[in-house]
Amino acid sequence: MGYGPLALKTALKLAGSASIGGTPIFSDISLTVERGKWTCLLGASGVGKSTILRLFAGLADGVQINGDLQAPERVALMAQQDLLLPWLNVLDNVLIGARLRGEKPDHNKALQTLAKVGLGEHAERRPSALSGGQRQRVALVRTLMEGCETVLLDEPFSALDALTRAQMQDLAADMLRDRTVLLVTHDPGEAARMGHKIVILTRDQLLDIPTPSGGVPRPVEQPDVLMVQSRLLTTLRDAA
Ligand SMILES: Nc1ncnc2c1ncn2[C@@H]1O[C@H](COP(=O)(O)OP(=O)(O)OP(=O)(O)O)[C@@H](O)[C@H]1O
Repeated sequence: MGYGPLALKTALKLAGSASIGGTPIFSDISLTVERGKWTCLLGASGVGKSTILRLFAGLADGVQINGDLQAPERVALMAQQDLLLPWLNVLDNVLIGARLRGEKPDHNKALQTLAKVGLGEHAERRPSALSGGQRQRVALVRTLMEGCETVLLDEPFSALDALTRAQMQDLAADMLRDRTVLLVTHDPGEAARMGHKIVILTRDQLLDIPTPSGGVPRPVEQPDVLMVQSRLLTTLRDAA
């Protein structure tokens, strides 16, 4: 496993196979994530999507890679579990990254961003007093506050209702403009809206799916967004 220098346009690269304790996870894939773009990764449950994010984050203890892995030293990872600290309030959870790095926390930006996700009134609350969708939005704000060039998002909008999900997609696209984002999602509509590049991971290959036209986030009602959404669903079904 190495973190060698990356080509100018490539932010992340994984080529090869992975296994855990001798059990193969995926084999012989080649994934490149372009700098400054959104790449959406879909695939059946258990196929290895979160493992790929953990590998890029340098947090995949116990995963053996046979091949080439390249990632920058510092990335922001929003995991499936929100990992909020129960003894800190919402604001302090959002500012934890800056505090741990010994930087001056940006209270104003944190409060503004919490307000943008509809949690301006909840800054003083403990995570235990929030719903699942509210907790997920706090975790999203914490990730957005990291200011990393490369951001890994593992089903970041999965606990949200459809309207809030679309709003959070818009906010994330705005706040992460020109950054490199690798988004794991089970939602074909989300991938069709958000992906400059869309790939589906199966047991033995990585399928490249042609994307709709235009920049992201795309309008949900755009005809080729709906067509790609439908194609993704069909491909996922056929790969199952
Ligand atoms: N620590 C571990 N020890 C053993 N096996 C593991 C470990 N972590 C993950 N796995 C296995 O690795 C495979 C890939 O898991 P991973 O979480 O990457 O899948 P996923 O595609 O993200 O799934 P989901 O969509 O359900 O989140 C699964 O079969 C899982 O059981």
